[in-house]
Amino acid sequence: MAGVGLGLPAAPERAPEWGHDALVVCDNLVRIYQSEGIEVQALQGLDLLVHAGEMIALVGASGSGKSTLLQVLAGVDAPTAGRARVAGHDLLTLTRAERLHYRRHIVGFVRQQTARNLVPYLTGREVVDLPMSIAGTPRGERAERAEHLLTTLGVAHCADRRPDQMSGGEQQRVAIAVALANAPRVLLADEPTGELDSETAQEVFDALRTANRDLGATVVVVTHDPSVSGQVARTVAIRDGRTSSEVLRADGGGATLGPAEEYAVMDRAGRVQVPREFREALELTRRVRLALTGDHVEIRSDGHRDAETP
Ligand SMILES: Nc1ncnc2c1ncn2[C@@H]1O[C@H](COP(=O)(O)OP(=O)(O)OP(=O)(O)O)[C@@H](O)[C@H]1O
Repeated sequence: MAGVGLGLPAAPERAPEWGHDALVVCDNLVRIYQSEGIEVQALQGLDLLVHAGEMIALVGASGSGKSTLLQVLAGVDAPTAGRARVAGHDLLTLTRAERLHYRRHIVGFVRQQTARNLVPYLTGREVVDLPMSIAGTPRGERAERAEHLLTTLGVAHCADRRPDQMSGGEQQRVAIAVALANAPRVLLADEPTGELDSETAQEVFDALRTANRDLGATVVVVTHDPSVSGQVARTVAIRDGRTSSEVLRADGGGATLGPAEEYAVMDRAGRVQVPREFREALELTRRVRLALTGDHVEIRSDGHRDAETP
């Protein structure tokens, strides 16, 4: 406004930053591991946006980079390059103290190994109390929240049991309560149903959904289990350290989801991976013709021009 009064030209409007309205932003994220002189590119320029309130599944072949991504988002592992921001926290520039705060308050984490999520000698109530106690939450508030979480996640009966007195599914639901103790914005779960039979896996998945719908956490769950990825509105596939495709299902409310529609992911430079079966069916190789036709883009074979050119 002052500029107008002084007769100065208005500053040009800047386009909002990519992902400015997302809770989780991964932009061209790279993580390179060096082991014994060999470089492994676990993440190779991964783009991903997750909005507040979403619950998404991450799927992909073994070694595609899913766990690496989750470790980065958990603030456990630092990316090599790119941008990673969660709830306004830039994960590349966190100081030690900020990282501690981030891991305590902004994200919660549930691992596959049920036993590793809990403490063998603590009861359900005590283990949910622990992160709140470390964070300095007053005793009365802690007791109330632990009770609320255990009840909402269907494991109130585990309040006085130690892990060896709980089933695998109960251990995982208590672990979800622990991860949510300090009311994080994001709940990350790495194969949380990997060690469980299908009925128990469903109970754990339902607890994750409760965390998302009733307890306000945005949920990112890595899974190999098609019955889990089939129950979320958005499944993101990772291939070779990048997001490659997404399956979206319209959320019909309640437990019902609409039919799945698969989408290819276009990166910020406009690159799209054409599935191998499409490439092979039309012999799409090095060069293709692109045409903008009304509301879609056509990709055609180059017609083997290389072979014809003298
Ligand atoms: N600490 C590490 N040091 C060296 N290489 C690593 C390290 N962690 C992961 N990698 C490598 O990075 C790549 C991605 O691994 P990551 O564990 O993220 O894959 P993933 O998709 O989670 O696989 P899985 O489904 O088997 O758990 C793999 O090639 C893996 O060997």
